[in-house]
Amino acid sequence: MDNKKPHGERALFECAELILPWLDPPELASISSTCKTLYHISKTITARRTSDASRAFENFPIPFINAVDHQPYFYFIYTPSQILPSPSSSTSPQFQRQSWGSSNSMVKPKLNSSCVNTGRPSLESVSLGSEYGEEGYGCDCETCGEAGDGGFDCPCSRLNWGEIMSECGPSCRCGLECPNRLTQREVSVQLKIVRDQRKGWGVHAAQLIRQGQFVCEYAGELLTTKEARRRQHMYDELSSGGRFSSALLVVREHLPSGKACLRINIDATRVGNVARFINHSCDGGNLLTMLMRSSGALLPRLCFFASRDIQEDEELSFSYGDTRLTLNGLHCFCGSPNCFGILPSECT
Ligand SMILES: C[S@@+](CC[C@H](N)C(=O)[O-])C[C@H]1O[C@@H](n2cnc3c(N)ncnc32)[C@H](O)[C@@H]1O
Repeated sequence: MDNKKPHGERALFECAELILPWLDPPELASISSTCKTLYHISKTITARRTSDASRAFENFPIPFINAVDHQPYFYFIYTPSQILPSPSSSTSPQFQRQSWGSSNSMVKPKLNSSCVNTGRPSLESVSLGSEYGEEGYGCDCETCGEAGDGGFDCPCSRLNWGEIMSECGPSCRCGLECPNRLTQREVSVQLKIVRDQRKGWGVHAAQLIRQGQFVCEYAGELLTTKEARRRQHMYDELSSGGRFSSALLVVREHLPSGKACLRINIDATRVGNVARFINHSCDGGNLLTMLMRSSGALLPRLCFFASRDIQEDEELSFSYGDTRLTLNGLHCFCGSPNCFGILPSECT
């Protein structure tokens, strides 16, 4: 900061550096037109937002790259893992704010649910982890062992059933370095979010990703089915006007009895992580989806792994399709040889 600036101007500058990162793009645009100082600070904030969609929540910055139009970044609230929406979320679309693009936004944020206006990225009104039943069962291993032919030498890994994998959880004795917590250490591959004329934003590899490597979780708000239906209806109406992309995913976990299934609704439209930008491919793309349950947790998380080696710059994709899907009429531009021409959409 420039100490030679007159006191009044310095105070305005300091105040603006604290407040402006909390504004959304329309608010930022309108305040930037009021004076030169605010114009320059807004420009810097926009540049910082463009350079890291993850707001330092992940291990590497995830930049927005746009060579097709003038959209610098897509505005949303970042959560590295799935969360419960605040009780007011269904009535107020402005329920959450998150500082994004402040001068110390390269500092890795601490996850908590308090709203501390430090200028660093943080989540407001967001409850994480243990608040949805993650306390309880956990292992007591000295070391959980390494993955081998027989899997981990840890009772948590023996909880794997069918399509669902199990990792150590919040009540286990081991820490984040435990080999049985592969999907809990943030996004560890380098990614970028690239604009496409027809598909909007999409996620591309910014390094070679090896087959089987963990890429990211699909993080967002965990909704009740009633709320998911309400939002899907609203999103369908908005999408029909064009220029709106929703990111509500419905996952069904089939229980061992085979007679029932658990429906998990993850909405990453307003609050999500980098996975909210992954586009659909009719041929299944290059990502494998796995349900991952942390020991003691009620609900599993949806995780993406590379289904084959993915070259640097290649777009990441998976199939949104499912036997229970209907067609919503949006054109598919996945470009695969067996493209159906229309995007699958959940019949909620
Ligand atoms: C989860 S979002 C993916 C990110 C989105 N492209 C964006 O710009 O925010 C899903 C939306 O992306 C677009 N999309 C995804 N895959 C597509 C494809 N293969 N062809 C055309 N549009 C696609 C559709 O608008 C869809 O509703």
